[in-house]
Amino acid sequence: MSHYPINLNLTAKKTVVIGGGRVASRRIASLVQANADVTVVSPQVSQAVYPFIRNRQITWHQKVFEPEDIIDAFIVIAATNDRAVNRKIAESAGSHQLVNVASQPELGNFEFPAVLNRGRLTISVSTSGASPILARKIRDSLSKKYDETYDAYLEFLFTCRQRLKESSISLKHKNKILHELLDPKFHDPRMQEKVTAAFDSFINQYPEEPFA
Ligand SMILES: C[C@@]1(CC(=O)O)C2=NC(=C\c3[nH]c(c(CCC(=O)O)c3CC(=O)O)Cc3[nH]c(c(CC(=O)O)c3CCC(=O)O)/C=C3\N/C(=C\2)[C@@H](CCC(=O)O)[C@]3(C)CC(=O)O)/[C@H]1CCC(=O)O
Ligand SMILES: NC(=O)c1ccc[n+]([C@@H]2O[C@H](COP(=O)([O-])OP(=O)(O)OC[C@H]3O[C@@H](n4cnc5c(N)ncnc54)[C@H](O)[C@@H]3O)[C@@H](O)[C@H]2O)c1
Repeated sequence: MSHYPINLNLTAKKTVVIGGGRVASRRIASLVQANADVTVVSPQVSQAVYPFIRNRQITWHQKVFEPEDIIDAFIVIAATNDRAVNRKIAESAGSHQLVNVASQPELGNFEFPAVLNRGRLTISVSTSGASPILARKIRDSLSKKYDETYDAYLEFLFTCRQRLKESSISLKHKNKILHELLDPKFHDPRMQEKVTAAFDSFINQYPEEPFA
């Protein structure tokens, strides 16, 4: 089965994670980072989850799962170690809800990829259940090529593109500059600083071709 990838904006979206173990901790950490409104339903949670509770980044309902727990959830994640409970969670969800089932992915309607975040750059890798370890391996090898310097580089490209969008130059001229910005020399932070400090004169270095 192949999957359809999308990038969700989860800010303030209600997300219910059922279970508080190893898989749930991984989900909670990434959902908090995505600014989701996270509730965990589980009689126990692992050590890795406590800091999120203490810092009031998530809500913990210390109890076993009941169907009412997910009524108003945008995303439901069934991550208990009891396959029957995970099945019941999937069956309790409405067809409009996004549901992930850690133990039996076919009972849900979405799966988690291996993710690399570099600021505004997100690289996600999925093998559609063939080999999660291969997905992780590919992600880790890409992390060397797309290293931490991409955080600032993406921020630079974003700022330039916003400024170009606001400028009054022609679409063709904007596209030309957007392509020029991908020259490897702009990966250098000093070049990024220079361009940002004198953006108008930078644009003027690449005049629109009159007859192109
Ligand atoms: C990529 C990653 C993302 C993440 O989870 O964040 C991820 N699994 C990771 C690791 C991992 N998972 C498992 C092992 C043990 C080795 C092994 O079994 O292979 C390891 C390795 C480890 O833990 O070291 C076991 C496992 N996984 C699934 C099942 C159930 C089944 O297949 O039926 C079982 C058996 C459970 C059991 O035995 O009961 C199912 C899924 N795992 C997925 C994603 C989705 C498919 C993604 C894809 O195919 O590309 C999918 C379908 C559903 C989902 O969860 O959405 C993350 C690595 C990234 C990172 O490290 O950041
Ligand atoms: N998708 C993946 O990447 C992946 C990887 C490894 C394992 N798994 C599968 O995911 C599931 C969870 O694995 P884990 O390692 O996090 O397990 P775990 O044993 O670390 O955690 C299970 C959690 O579920 C909670 N729980 C149990 N019954 C509950 C109930 N009725 N209601 C609410 N919470 C309940 C427990 O309190 C515990 O916090 C397992 O079924 C495992 O097979 C999936």
